Amino acid sequence: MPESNDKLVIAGREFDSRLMVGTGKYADFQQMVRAIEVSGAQIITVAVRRVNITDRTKESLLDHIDLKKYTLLPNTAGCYTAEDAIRTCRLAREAGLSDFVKLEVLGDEKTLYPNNEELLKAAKVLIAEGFTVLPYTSDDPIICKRLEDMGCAAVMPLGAPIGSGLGIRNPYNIQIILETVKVPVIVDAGVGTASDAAIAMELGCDGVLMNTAIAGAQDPVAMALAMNLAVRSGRLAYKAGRIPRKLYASASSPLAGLIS
Ligand SMILES: CC(=O)[C@@H](O)[C@H](O)COP(=O)(O)O
Repeated sequence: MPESNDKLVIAGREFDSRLMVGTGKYADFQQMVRAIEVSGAQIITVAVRRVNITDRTKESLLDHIDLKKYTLLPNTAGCYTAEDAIRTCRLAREAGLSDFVKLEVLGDEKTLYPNNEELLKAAKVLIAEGFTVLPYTSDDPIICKRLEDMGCAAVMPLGAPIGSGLGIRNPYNIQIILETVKVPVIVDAGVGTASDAAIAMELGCDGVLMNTAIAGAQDPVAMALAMNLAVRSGRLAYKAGRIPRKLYASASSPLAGLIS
């Protein structure tokens, strides 16, 4: 099978699935668990702020996640400064969550766009402290290159604003990022439906991270399966190599050998 030898490798760790999923916005934990299972994802991101780190006697999101089966990717959602994001990652590590972190430093509440200046500051400190940093960033090739040069294990440019479902708004930037960096490129945020995920993969992205498109769907479990298939089919199509686009027709049935 063409898929069997096609692993996603991040900082030396191998994954069969190229879909990463979030844990927010579900109706309940049962729905979340089922959707994650059906998505086939192996990497699950959780907002450190949503995990009850201090009082483990109370019910926590983590009680519902099989930590032997999934790789946890704690994220710094809700952090607006480098200082806050660094503190959150340290907390996650001290609580034994992981040192594999999705670094988010947001610019404002309306757009939830990254504050790249603060992101770079935080990434520098966290990498020096031994964290494996996967930064959520804008679809800017220059920033992605800087993040790679400072030692980030992957770059995670947004497809569109978090939760917007607008899809890949600037495929050309994603294409330039893919040509610019060697670390895995994971589209993070903005996916609305399966075709958006397939487009990201067909462009050559190494993976897609999403939450709202699955959790906010009318049937999250069915959408999780659609995303599972879309990421895999987009990847297969990318590897297979699409035909070039042409302005004019070329007959599908060859004309050579026709009886005149
Ligand atoms: C779950 C998570 O980490 C989000 O911050 C992420 O960026 C996903 O965005 P969507 O909800 O748009 O998929």
